[in-house]
Amino acid sequence: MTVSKLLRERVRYAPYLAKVREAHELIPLFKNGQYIGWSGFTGVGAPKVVPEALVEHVEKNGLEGKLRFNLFVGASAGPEECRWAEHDMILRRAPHQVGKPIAKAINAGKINFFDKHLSMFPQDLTYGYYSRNRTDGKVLDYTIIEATAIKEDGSIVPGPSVGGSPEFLSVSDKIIIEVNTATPSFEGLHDIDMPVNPPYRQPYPYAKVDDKCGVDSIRVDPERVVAIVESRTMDKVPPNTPSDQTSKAIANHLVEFFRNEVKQGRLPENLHPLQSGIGNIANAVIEGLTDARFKHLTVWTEVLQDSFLDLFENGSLDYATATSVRLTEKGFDRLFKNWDQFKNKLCLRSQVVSNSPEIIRRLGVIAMNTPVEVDIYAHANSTNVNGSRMLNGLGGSADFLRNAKLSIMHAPSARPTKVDPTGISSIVPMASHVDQTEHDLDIVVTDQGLADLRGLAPRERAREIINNCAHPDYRDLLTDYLQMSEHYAQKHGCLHEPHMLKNAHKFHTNLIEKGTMKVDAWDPVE
Ligand SMILES: CC(=O)SCCNC(=O)CCNC(=O)[C@H](O)C(C)(C)COP(=O)(O)OP(=O)(O)OC[C@H]1O[C@@H](n2cnc3c(N)ncnc32)[C@H](O)[C@@H]1OP(=O)(O)O
Repeated sequence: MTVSKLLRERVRYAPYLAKVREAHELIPLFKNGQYIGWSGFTGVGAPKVVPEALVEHVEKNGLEGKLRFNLFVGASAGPEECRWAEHDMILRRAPHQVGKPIAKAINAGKINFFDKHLSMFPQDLTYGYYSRNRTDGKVLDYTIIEATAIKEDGSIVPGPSVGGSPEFLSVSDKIIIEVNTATPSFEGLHDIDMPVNPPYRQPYPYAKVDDKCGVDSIRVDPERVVAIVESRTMDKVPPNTPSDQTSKAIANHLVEFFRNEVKQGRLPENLHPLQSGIGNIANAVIEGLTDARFKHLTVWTEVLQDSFLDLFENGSLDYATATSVRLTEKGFDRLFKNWDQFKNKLCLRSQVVSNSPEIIRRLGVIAMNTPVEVDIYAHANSTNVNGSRMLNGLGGSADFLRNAKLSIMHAPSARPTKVDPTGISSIVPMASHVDQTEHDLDIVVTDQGLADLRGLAPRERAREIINNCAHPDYRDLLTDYLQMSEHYAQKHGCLHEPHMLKNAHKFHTNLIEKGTMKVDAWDPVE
């Protein structure tokens, strides 16, 4: 088949040019029940053409529910995995996804989704944990990876994310490379540590955010590459919702807190490397830091969003490293227009390194993530609404929050429901699901204020959280719950972390029944 000029320029390993195929030619390779790895992390860098060709094949031949795959992606893949979910093409999925169709299929019981720390997921896959029921000894049948260039030795230069690709490729029977010629080449932006399993694994030697000792492309055995496909589809990340009064208030509380930590000598003037989660609040907090004009900030995180570009441009940020640059179209435009400026200040690593507990602890990272809810004793739920409806997954939140020097969770104090503008309180008596424990979190912050939990006993923590973070509509209710629990626990000799189990989830049951967490009264306890 003819190979386009653009593709020829990007593929510098000549033997691959004989393997160039159209996506539809690859359809016969795919069989029901196979184990497939995709590149991609937080909606960027995932393969697009082959997954879409498979969707068209399923649509045309009425194969919904008959051609299903065990699909593994470093984190969310974006619209491509939603299309697979809509066509009932996913049997099993891990470890983090984003999008209404895929969440809907998980919650309808159609997809067996399991959630795992992002730092651990790729290595556990290479250990064969997730393919232990296979009888042919394989881990992955195929990895489909998006590249922005192929080097002379056949190694793969990824695009805006590295994620779990190095590990997936190391255990993949066959490899399909989608070379994206619409996206500029990201060559030079990556520092990749190739996987080595115990007992031969060595420490990752990074002591500063800009240290590098990996390779700039992913080595593969060219014999296992069965096809090269040209992709001309760019990543499409939806625009961020602009920051509002709530997210601005959260950012202001945090900036004030950081300034005081500097004053007290617990943080240096340029803080410590920052990690920031995904979503609008995380984006707004970084915007808040831009306005605060700290100097010589650094970032050690998993995802960079648009707001980090402002931080670079106003001179606050010296260097940022992550496993993914999840930028909107405008953000990518800014990145490519100022490529020479950014390329020396930016580095993409694999997710086992960006999320490595060892490095996060060594660097003293400041971790900031958004929960679904936090309870009065500082257990937080990041994943399951009302204890059972999966949202996106744990992601890297616990990798960072367990190991950071400062572990911060930020949330609006209340969220609206159809019947009540403050129907959901982010502060609840007992979290309906726990991802981050009381032993992990240092700071909880909402638009109402900031609770500093360091060194506090559970009952002290509860008062700090209720008084500083709860929405005024819920403060009395939560205080009442705490006091009644203490009264009950005193009688029963269990005053360390008092609860009334009978009422512990009444906020949640009330929400399900009446659309608001505002309970009329607590049930009496003896
Ligand atoms: C890839 C990475 O890992 S990045 C590193 C950090 N990763 C993480 O922290 C992963 C886990 N966290 C997340 O997925 C997000 O931060 C979230 C979902 C917890 C919060 O993000 P937000 O942008 O604030 O979420 P948002 O307000 O849109 O809420 C999402 C949904 O949950 C619902 N929801 C959120 N909190 C609650 C609650 N306490 N009770 C009931 N419903 C709730 C919302 O109503 C919304 O429902 P919908 O999907 O039907 O519209």
